[in-house]
Amino acid sequence: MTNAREDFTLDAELEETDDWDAVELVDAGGDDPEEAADEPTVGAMELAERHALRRVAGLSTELEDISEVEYRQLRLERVVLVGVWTDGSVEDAENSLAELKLLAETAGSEVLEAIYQRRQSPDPATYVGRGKVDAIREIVQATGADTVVCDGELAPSQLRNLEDRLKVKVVDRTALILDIFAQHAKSGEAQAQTELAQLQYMKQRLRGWGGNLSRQAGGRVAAGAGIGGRGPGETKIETDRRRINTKIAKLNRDLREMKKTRDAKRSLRQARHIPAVAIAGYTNAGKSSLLNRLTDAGVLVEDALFATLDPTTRRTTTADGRVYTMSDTVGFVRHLPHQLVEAFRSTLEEVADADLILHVVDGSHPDPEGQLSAVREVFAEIGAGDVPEIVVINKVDAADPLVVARLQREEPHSVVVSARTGAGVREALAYVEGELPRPGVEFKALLPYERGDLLNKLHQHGEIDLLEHTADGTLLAGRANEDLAGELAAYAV
Ligand SMILES: Nc1nc2c(ncn2[C@@H]2O[C@H](COP(=O)(O)OP(=O)(O)OP(=O)(O)O)[C@@H](O)[C@H]2O)c(=O)[nH]1
Ligand SMILES: [Mg+2]
Repeated sequence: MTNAREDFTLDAELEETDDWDAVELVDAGGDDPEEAADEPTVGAMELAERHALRRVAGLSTELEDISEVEYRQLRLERVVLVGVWTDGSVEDAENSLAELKLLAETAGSEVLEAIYQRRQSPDPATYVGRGKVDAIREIVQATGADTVVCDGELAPSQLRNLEDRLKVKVVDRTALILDIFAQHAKSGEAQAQTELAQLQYMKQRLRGWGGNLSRQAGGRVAAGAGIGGRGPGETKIETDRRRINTKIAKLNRDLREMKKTRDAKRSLRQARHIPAVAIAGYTNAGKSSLLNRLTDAGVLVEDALFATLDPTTRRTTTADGRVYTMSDTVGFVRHLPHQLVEAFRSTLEEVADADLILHVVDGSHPDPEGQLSAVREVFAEIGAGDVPEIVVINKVDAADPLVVARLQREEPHSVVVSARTGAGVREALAYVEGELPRPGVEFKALLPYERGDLLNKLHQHGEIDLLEHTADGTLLAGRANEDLAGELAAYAV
């Protein structure tokens, strides 16, 4: 495959050449530009209304006080997706764009077209080959798109060059994911974490975006309105950078405070030796559904990417009465923006500190192995690489049995479930209970009947192998953690 022909611009040629591909994406309803240009159908209007609502909900995290910075509130409407495919199979390339489509739709936009180009590597100036930019512009004009979303993290100069030539807003995958997080963040902590990630992203792009500042920010900047305290000779970018740094410092302070609460809860749990199970995995794998199945947690389940940003922890018990906790966590995605991993580090610590990870994977996804390895990359990055892991192959009701069998072969420590139908859930629970850390100290004691409190604790946190009511008290043998074993020592036999 060569990339020699970079100079065509005509649609007709576009059809013929073999290094362009328009991706057939599932759920093509509304993707037809002809149809979209007409009166919107009732369905499309409802969709538009829903999206409008979603965007309003996201306003709270907009960075109003840094209004002059070139942070683009995405407000994506009608988008064209553009990818560069460097290695892997055609399927990989198409899966990647199909995922980008889901991400764009989650952010509230309508995807009109998806195209990718085979190249050795992205063009340093324009991401796609320079000659392809005109072809993209024609597609943009023909479809009436207002935004182009590129499937990668682009350099500021690449974004700027593309915008100059395409005459529409150009954003990258990272900005898209950040925007989804901003829309979904509910708790103060998730909002602060997301905002921090956005600011880090912005900060790296200040220079690049400064170049076409006046065009993008419009009259406001041109008129010199906005920031008051600009010092003599100071450039706007410096002012912006300083404001961003101040804001970042404040967010870091706030987050440290919030982390204290989280740490306090965790150390309480650790002091009591309560085992912790973390449910983690790719976004939309069914983590929240599984937590609900396993513990009746009532956590939000949505067919949307990154529905969960705030981890929920539920206390639950094993069949034999031992207490442990189970937490839902933020979903992962391929190339999860580094800024987000950093910002969500304290949330992700829950995964690293867990005694056991339930790694949920969607068995009905076209590339479950790709998802497993993307998630494991993040595990390694957050220091969770050594935590024991059970792979939960979910959505067996919708998955191809051959794929499920293949996954079971590849992942010996796995269970197959459907969080939707409940199939396999009991077996999964039994597996989890068997893998929970066992209390470390063996004991044998004769507990007087007035120590019902201690017996209660043993039921919750210990393992009882023998329990006999005698004339002198309860004869017990089993395993307990150090603290409990210490309390029992007085009654040892
Ligand atoms: N067919 C099928 N669908 C499922 C199953 N489990 C979950 N789903 C669906 O998958 C979608 C995502 O489920 P969630 O539980 O929200 O997934 P999640 O992993 O928590 O997703 P995020 O929080 O967005 O990362 C929802 O539409 C669920 O109804 C299953 O066993 N079978
Ligand atoms: Mg969830």
